[in-house]
Amino acid sequence: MEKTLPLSLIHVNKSLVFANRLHMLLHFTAICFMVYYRLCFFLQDPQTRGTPLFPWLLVFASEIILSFVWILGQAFRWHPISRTVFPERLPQDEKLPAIDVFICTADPTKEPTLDVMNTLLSAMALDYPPEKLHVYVSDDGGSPLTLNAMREAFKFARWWLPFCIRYRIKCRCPKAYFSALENDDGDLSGNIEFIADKKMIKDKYEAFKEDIERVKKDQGKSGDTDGIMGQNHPPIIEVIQDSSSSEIEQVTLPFLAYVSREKKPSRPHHFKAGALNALYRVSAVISNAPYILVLDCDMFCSAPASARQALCFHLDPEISPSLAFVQFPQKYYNISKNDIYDSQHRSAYKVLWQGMDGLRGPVLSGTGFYIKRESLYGNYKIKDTNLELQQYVGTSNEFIKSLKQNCTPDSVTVRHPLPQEETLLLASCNYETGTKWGQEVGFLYGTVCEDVHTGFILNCNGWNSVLCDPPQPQFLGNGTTNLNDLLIQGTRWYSGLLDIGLSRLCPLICGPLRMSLLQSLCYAELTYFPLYCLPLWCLAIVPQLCLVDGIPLYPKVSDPFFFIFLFILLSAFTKHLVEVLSTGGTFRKWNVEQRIWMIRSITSHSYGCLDAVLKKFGLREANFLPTNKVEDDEQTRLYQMDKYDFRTSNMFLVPMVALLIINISSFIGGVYRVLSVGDWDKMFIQLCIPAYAIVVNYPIIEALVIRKDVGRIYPSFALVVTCNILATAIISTLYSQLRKA
Ligand SMILES: O=c1ccn([C@@H]2O[C@H](COP(=O)(O)OP(=O)(O)O[C@H]3O[C@H](CO)[C@@H](O)[C@H](O)[C@H]3O)[C@@H](O)[C@H]2O)c(=O)[nH]1
Ligand SMILES: [Mn+2]
Repeated sequence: MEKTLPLSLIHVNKSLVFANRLHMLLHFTAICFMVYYRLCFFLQDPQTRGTPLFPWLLVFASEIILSFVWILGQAFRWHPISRTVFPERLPQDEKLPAIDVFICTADPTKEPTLDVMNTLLSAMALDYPPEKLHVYVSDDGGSPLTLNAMREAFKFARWWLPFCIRYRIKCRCPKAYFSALENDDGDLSGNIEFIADKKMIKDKYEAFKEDIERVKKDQGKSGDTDGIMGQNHPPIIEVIQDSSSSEIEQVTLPFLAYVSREKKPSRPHHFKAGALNALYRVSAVISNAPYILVLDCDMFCSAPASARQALCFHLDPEISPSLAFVQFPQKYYNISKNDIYDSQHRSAYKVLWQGMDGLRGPVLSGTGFYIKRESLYGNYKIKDTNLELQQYVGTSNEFIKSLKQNCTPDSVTVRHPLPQEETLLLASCNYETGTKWGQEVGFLYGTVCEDVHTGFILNCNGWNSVLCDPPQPQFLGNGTTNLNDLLIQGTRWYSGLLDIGLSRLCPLICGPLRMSLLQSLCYAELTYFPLYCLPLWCLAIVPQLCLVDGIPLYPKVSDPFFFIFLFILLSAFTKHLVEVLSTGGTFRKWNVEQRIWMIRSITSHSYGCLDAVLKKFGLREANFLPTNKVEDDEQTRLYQMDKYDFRTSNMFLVPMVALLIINISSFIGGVYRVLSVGDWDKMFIQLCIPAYAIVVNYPIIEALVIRKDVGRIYPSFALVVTCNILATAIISTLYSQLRKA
């Protein structure tokens, strides 16, 4: 048989792999020496060793946790790869499979309807045969606003899609295309016909925008509140059609449906995973496409090529049989040069996912992925009788039929007429009762990080994934640009991640048995890294208090072991710096990442861990507060000037400020003591720790005492009092303890 050209290629950067492994070896050796040094302490005579046991134990435990997370993280660096795809080698359009697109939205007040519609329009305009594209929007808010906007968007699509196709527009999200930033019409800019068309389409877009605004205002007046609607409404499913289009050329548009699953306050709805599962069932009896693209409403298709790029893996006979999904990295359109909140998650999308791709594939990242429908069926195949199947996936016979349907490229068309009753049943909140939905079938429940959890279990069940990161970003999202959103989102994530880490199927136990050891270490790192908060709290307090009291916790400068500690520190910093620089960052970005890591650990990680533990003991319920996506001019201005916006609750501010107070005061006290006693060589490392914390977190000090703009930290009475209470409480409880032998 003639060998066809491959659809994709893998590249291994051999020098990177070598450098990573060499670094691992050196750093690990140094860690072993450090542990040896710490252990030797216990063999010394308690009378002569000069340092009490308790602080030594605390610092040692912190170092053990840091080293543990470091070891887990090395799995990502073991075998990173990158890939190239060749979509031009795909079969002809007639032979391509159908694709369903799922878009989730939950709350029209936090997720502007116009932005959701832009996501929708960009997905409808994907470079793919329109009759094979089916777009479904899940509206957890059950808002008439969204439904109405979709009808308008469908009308606008009649103009927008032909325009994109005729002029081969690259950016098919109207908002981005018409924004002042995006202006690469290329050689079309001299084409008179194009200019006239563009103007006409722009007017239509403006009219569409105004329409949405008008309906929103009208609804505001009539007093409809989405908050109440959002939690209590019957299922609503509507196929969007437009019959009033005699005036323009007939174009085939992708199928578009609005789905709002039933919600009752008394029934758990499982947040986004629940919404996706409802869409998954409803679409199964309508179009049942073998591949599904999932998009959050804050992420649009910035280029139309992703579908074909993803199929380069899904249609590759060698990769496809075990391939569950193709993940595109999350990238953002609104990131400033220095990315002061690290909203782009550089490390995850530029280092870690590449590393997992070289093992068994990246983790599912919630949005921007093409998943194979079959991979979410669980193991329905071993259910023999219809009754068993009904207990597994629910009572809908139409749905069960869809499981068994053989999806050939030409068998996939939209069902006419629509099985209305069946779809309403599938979107009702009782449908899942007594079935395996969320446990074995569909997107998994039990954590608000449904993406990581589902991806992990898919991997456990033998499925692989692939990272597709073409030079031109295919999806662009709206990154968080203020501290409050960042920390709230972070708290949700870390709580959800630790949920997985603490669950029965935890990566360290379940992983190695069912996937490769390295891959499970990666998952373990992701789910346990909220634990960073423990060593960070400890190292932000204990060495500092000991410094003031003259208790040495680290080897003195003349001790050979001093160089071990120095080496570990420098090696960790350098590795991080090299990774930042080699993935397009700057020295400042490195500094930002260090700072955000500290801020997050002290706040989000800590609250996340607390939340996860409370949930474990049944003292708290899971909650998914969608991130705010409404743009605020003042806040955007601060962000673009690289100024932190500290307008967040005291819950987050107090730990940051209190720890900083402890660090500054003990640094001053420490310097004073060292100058008067003259034992600086014993205390050198302990002087460096608070100094480093202060330098890295200088923006917090600046916001407290220098800045006068809205984003500064207002030293309100409540803040000052709570910070001081916390700092005093920490110092007074620990201070006496630390001196005990
Ligand atoms: O009850 C809910 C809550 C959320 N969503 C949707 O879920 C998506 C993600 O929510 P968002 O507020 O944007 O959260 P992020 O923290 O930005 O999302 C990240 O983290 C989530 C897990 O916590 C993943 O699901 C996302 O894909 C990932 O981008 C949005 O489209 C929401 O409309 C629902 O449909 N129903
Ligand atoms: Mn989001």
